[in-house]
Amino acid sequence: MSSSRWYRTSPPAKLNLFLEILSRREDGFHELDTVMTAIDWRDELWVQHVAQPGVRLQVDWSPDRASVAKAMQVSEDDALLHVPTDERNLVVRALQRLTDALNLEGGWDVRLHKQIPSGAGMGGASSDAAAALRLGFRAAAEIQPDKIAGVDRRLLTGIAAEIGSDVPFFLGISEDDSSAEAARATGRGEKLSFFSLANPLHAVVIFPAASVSTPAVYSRCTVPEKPRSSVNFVRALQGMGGESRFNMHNALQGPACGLSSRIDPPLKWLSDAGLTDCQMTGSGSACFALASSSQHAANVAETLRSTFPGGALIRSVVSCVVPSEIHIA
Ligand SMILES: C[C@@](CO)(OP(=O)(O)O)[C@H](O)COP(=O)(O)OP(=O)(O)OC[C@H]1O[C@@H](n2ccc(N)nc2=O)[C@H](O)[C@@H]1O
Ligand SMILES: Nc1ncnc2c1ncn2[C@@H]1O[C@H](COP(=O)(O)OP(=O)(O)O)[C@@H](O)[C@H]1O
Repeated sequence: MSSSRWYRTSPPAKLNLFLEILSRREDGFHELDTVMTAIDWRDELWVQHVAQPGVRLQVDWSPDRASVAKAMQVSEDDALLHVPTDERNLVVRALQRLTDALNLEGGWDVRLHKQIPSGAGMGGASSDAAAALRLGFRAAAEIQPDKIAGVDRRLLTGIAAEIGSDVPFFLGISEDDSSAEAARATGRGEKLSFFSLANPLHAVVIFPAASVSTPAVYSRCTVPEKPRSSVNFVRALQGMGGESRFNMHNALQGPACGLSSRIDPPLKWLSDAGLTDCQMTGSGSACFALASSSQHAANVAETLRSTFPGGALIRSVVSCVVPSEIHIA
């Protein structure tokens, strides 16, 4: 009934290239128009189905907690490095809901190696949750196929949207079509139109060792009288706009900067490094800037790692397809 096989994947982070607030909803959420791309800054997740009910999660930092703490200039027990292992972790929540929805027997042993910082606006927890749903569904199809018969992917998208607004994005289009790197998301983020980028996007990302609360940022935002639309932005990313530069936008940047003084320095340092298209991602605190090539991004990231004042995680990244490959061992 249970399998000793481990299912593994490497959930990617995301960057919000465009984010506009359209309206405030009765349920406390905001209607958005946002454009996200997956990037190759990844966690690593292993899932194994076992006979014992429940979800047991072990979390480590990769390559190790000490080196991540050192880069961020914080102690190893700093809150920035704390990742819950109980139902507050979206991976645990995802596997619990999947088990209930499919009426599966048994439970799950799970290992998570974190690299994506939390409270960064990079969607790490959401991406881990989507990966857990994909791995759990794949394992269930093998060990209890009768429970999967007649169940389609809409079950996963439904669970994903319940767990968090950003989780459906990380499921990607489908297991069969995994070619899209980006999506325009509307509604509270769960209504998705995936598309392929005309060219890979290279960027430098700085996480300034400070987390920002997503609800706190949303509570400070205002709804513009004339919200911007991402339609032309998406066309430009698809290579159909005839524009040579992308007009990036993030309506949450102002409210987040009002909450944390740690967001302005990365923006300034990226811009001083000659990267003109730079902004915060999501509700922050990570900031990024587009570079002209992987070499350009790598060079700027290397320079900033030795010059940026204070602790930070700094990386060069490239856009990647949204659903990460699943490995079985
Ligand atoms: C801001 C964004 C942009 O991609 O990303 P992050 O910065 O979190 O990565 C998302 O909208 C975050 O999505 P996610 O982190 O999944 O948020 P949820 O768990 O669904 O909601 C957390 C809280 O954020 C606020 N919220 C979230 C989404 C939305 N469209 N409107 C909101 O007002 C609500 O206060 C909600 O209670
Ligand atoms: N798998 C997970 N990895 C990291 N943090 C998690 C996870 N599940 C839940 N959390 C909690 O979710 C919160 C936000 O994480 P995350 O989604 O990575 O942030 P954001 O996308 O807003 O930067 C953190 O407070 C963290 O404690």
